[in-house]
Amino acid sequence: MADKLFRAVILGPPGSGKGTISQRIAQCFGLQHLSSGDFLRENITANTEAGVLAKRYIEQGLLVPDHVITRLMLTRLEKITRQSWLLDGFPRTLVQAEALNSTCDVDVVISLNVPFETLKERLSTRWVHPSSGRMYNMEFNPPHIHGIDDVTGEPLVQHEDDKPDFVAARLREYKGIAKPVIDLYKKEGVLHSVSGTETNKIWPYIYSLLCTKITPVDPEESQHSPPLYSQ
Ligand SMILES: Nc1nc2c(ncn2[C@@H]2O[C@H](COP(=O)(O)OP(=O)(O)O)[C@@H](O)[C@H]2O)c(=O)[nH]1
Ligand SMILES: Nc1ncnc2c1ncn2[C@@H]1O[C@H](COP(=O)(O)OP(=O)(O)O)[C@@H](O)[C@H]1O
Repeated sequence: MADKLFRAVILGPPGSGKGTISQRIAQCFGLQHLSSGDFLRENITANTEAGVLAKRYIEQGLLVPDHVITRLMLTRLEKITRQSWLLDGFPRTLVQAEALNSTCDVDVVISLNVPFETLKERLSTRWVHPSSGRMYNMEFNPPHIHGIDDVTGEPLVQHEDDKPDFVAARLREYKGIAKPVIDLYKKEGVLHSVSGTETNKIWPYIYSLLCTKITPVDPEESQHSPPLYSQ
């Protein structure tokens, strides 16, 4: 079980906890966590051709075109063929999921279902450190000093599209686009849906599920005190 490369995807609407849960999975199971949002932000900061293009879409609250994000992500995956990984934020559309399928088999897909009201609340209290992508929530995982990134001491900002006016539209858009992706993975028999309003309650289920597929890096530690617990 431990020797086979393991490939996982986490799906869920914005604010459902993909990034938070991915960090826990990466830490507990030693998977490489690849976040499309972080990757796009790195490209934007580095002013790459893809980054310049992506910025125009992200600033308008739009999805980056399939061919741009697919090329970025698949190129990245080609460089880590000997590592187990977890994708967060990709694939987001059926076109992206089919492109991923054409390059590899995915072992497990975790789909997070979190009620709309909870998502709205979380996104409107989400703050981010722009250059690293580190996320904070003023109740769930607040920074040590209000408005300041714990690691760099730099100011935190709120994403334009996390502001209440944008949130409802983003969540509606997610539903329509994600359904065919979820259906595809369901048909392939790799989909595991998890519902709940709190990450710390969802986490033990995800941990147990993954333990049936891959050996944890440090089972004792992971089971009794999940990392990044902050409530
Ligand atoms: N109140 C609360 N906030 C949470 C919980 N889980 C995650 N968050 C916060 O909700 C926001 C969205 O989580 P994130 O992992 O960024 O979601 P993503 O958009 O799906 O990657 C962040 O500010 C998290 O810190 C939770 O169980 N309760
Ligand atoms: N797979 C993707 N396809 C298209 N656009 C993407 C993809 N991943 C990220 N993006 C773009 O980057 C933005 C930030 O992504 P992300 O950090 O995953 O935020 P969120 O989870 O809040 O949507 C998205 O709003 C979208 O514009």
